[in-house]
Amino acid sequence: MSFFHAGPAPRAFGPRPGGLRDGLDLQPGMKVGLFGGSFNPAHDGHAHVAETALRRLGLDRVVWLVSPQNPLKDARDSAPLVQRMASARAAAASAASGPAMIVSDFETRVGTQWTVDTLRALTARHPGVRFVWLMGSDNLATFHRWRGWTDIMRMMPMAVIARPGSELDSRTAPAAARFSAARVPAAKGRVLPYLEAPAWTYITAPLNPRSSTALRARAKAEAGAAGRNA
Ligand SMILES: Nc1ncnc2c1ncn2[C@@H]1O[C@H](COP(=O)(O)OP(=O)(O)OP(=O)(O)O)[C@@H](O)[C@H]1O
Ligand SMILES: O=C(O)c1ccc[n+]([C@@H]2O[C@H](COP(=O)([O-])O)[C@@H](O)[C@H]2O)c1
Repeated sequence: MSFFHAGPAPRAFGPRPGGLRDGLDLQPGMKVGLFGGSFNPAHDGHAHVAETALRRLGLDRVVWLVSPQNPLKDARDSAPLVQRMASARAAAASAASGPAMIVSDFETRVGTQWTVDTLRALTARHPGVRFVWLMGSDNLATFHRWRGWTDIMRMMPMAVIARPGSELDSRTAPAAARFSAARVPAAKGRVLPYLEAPAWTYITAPLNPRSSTALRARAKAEAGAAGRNA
C-alpha cells in the first residue's frame, strides 16, 4: 500500500464505497489542500506549512504529493521515491493534525510530473472536492516558469505560506503581479476553498527556517566527519 493516513480518519466524512484506485479517499464537499514537494528529506518546515494551511483555510485534509522528480531540479540530488515517501510520512505524522494528513504517490501512479497535469488528473477523478494548491513563498518567485502556470491559477485557489528569505516575493513575483486582482487577504483564508479560481492568498506568519538543502548538507558533513574519525 503506497498511500498513508498519519492516524485514524478524522470525523465528518466516512468511507466511500467503490473509491477510485488512486489511494485517495476523498469525497465531494471536502476541502483538500494539495501540497506538492520533493521531500528530500521531509522536515518540520513541511509539517508547519501543512498544519498552517489546514488551520487557516479550514481544510479537511492535506494531501502531501511526493513528486517523482521536480522537473526544475537536478535528479542526481534526489533520494529514491520510497525513501522520500517514508520521510514525508514521518513528518506528516508529527503534525498536530496528523490524522488529517495523507501522504501520496499519486503522481507516480498516474504518471504525471508537471503540476498542471497532476491537478487536471486529480480534479477529473475527484469531482466536487474543493482543492487548494499549497506552496512556500520561494516557489511563488519562480511560479511563472512552471508549465501551464496560468492554467494552474485558473484551475483552483492557491495559498502561499511565507518562508524566511522569500517573504518579499508576495509583492514582487511576476505571478503575484499578474494575478494581483485575485489576491484575497489571509484573514479571509476560510473562504478561499469556496472561491472560484483564480483566487489566492499569502499567509505570512509564523515562519519556519528549515530546508531540505540544509539537512542534506548537514548529513553529508556528518558522514564526512564520521569517515575521517573511523
Ligand atoms: N520552511 C519552510 N517554510 C515554508 N515553506 C516551505 C518550507 N520548507 C519547504 N517549504 C515548501 O514546501 C514545498 C516542498 O518543498 P521541498 O520538498 O522542495 O523542500 P525544500 O526544503 O524547499 O527542499 P530543497 O531545499 O531541496 O529545495 C515547497 O512548496 C516549499 O516552498
Ligand atoms: O510543473 C512544473 O512546472 C513545476 C515546476 C517546479 C516544481 N513543481 C512542483 O512544485 C512542488 C514543489 O516542488 P519542490 O521540488 O520545491 O518540493 C512539487 O509538487 C513539484 O512537482 C512543478
